[in-house]
Amino acid sequence: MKVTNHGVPEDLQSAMMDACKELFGLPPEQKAEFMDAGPMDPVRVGTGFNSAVDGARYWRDYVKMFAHPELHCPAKPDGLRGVAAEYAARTRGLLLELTAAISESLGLPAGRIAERLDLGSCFQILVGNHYPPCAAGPDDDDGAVGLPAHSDHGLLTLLFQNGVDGLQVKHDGRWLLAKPIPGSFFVIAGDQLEIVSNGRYKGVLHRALVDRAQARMSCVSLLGPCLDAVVKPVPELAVPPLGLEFRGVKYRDYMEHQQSNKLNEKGALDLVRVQRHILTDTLCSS
Ligand SMILES: O=C(O)CCC(=O)C(=O)O
Ligand SMILES: [Fe+2]
Repeated sequence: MKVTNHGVPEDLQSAMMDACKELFGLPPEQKAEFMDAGPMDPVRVGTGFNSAVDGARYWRDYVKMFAHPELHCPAKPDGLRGVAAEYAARTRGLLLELTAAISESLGLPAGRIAERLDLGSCFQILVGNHYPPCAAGPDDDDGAVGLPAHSDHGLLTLLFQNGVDGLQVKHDGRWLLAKPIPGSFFVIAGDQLEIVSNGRYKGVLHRALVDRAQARMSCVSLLGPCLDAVVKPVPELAVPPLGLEFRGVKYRDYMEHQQSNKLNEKGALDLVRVQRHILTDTLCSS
């Protein structure tokens, strides 16, 4: 899904992307302190996804900054902190509004998901992605991939891109291009939304391809529950004969698990999915 007329100024979107671009262009020594960071460190600069587990397989530079409840940000480039603070605040407001609308779309009061996930003390991350051009493009057998198929670990993600194609979304078994539209955001449902909605919303499988000739960039603002919240389906969405599709999980543990392992499509959700067929098989064979 995409949102337009969302109230986040286009200038602010561009300023955020420009600040990330400047950061990627800094000499390595100015980013070194963030380059050994682990998945739960508040600022992380790196290449690929998680080079500790997947080497340098993916053609991507990234910066990840925890932005709420407290903004963590590299000191350089100079303008980054101010832009990131405003961008985080504006996109967080929009993400919370979207969450209320999603809650209503499920037949729940607007504030139900926020209340269930303690979004009064929500967690937010900003991510800047840069995919340099790569001559071995997506049509080659061993062509470079920017980021492989995955769903996001949070509740909802807002994403915008520079004008270069590359984001794809899996729909009905096919990869569809999510064309960059100036000023708009793509809204991507994440794994916590799948859990809290008891599977009514699905964490969207997406990936990023690289371009042969042009650098691609994207900026992500991800909203999650409070890190200490235990995320479980809203009971109203699991009334009999529906069962619970997921068991509860602390968001911090889920995020750490997803971020510390190889990206494996939606594999992380299996950690918390109720495996009904196993129960049935066991009952039938006993
Ligand atoms: O660059 C893109 O379009 C996708 C980025 C993404 O999926 C992510 O950062 O989680
Ligand atoms: Fe993603």
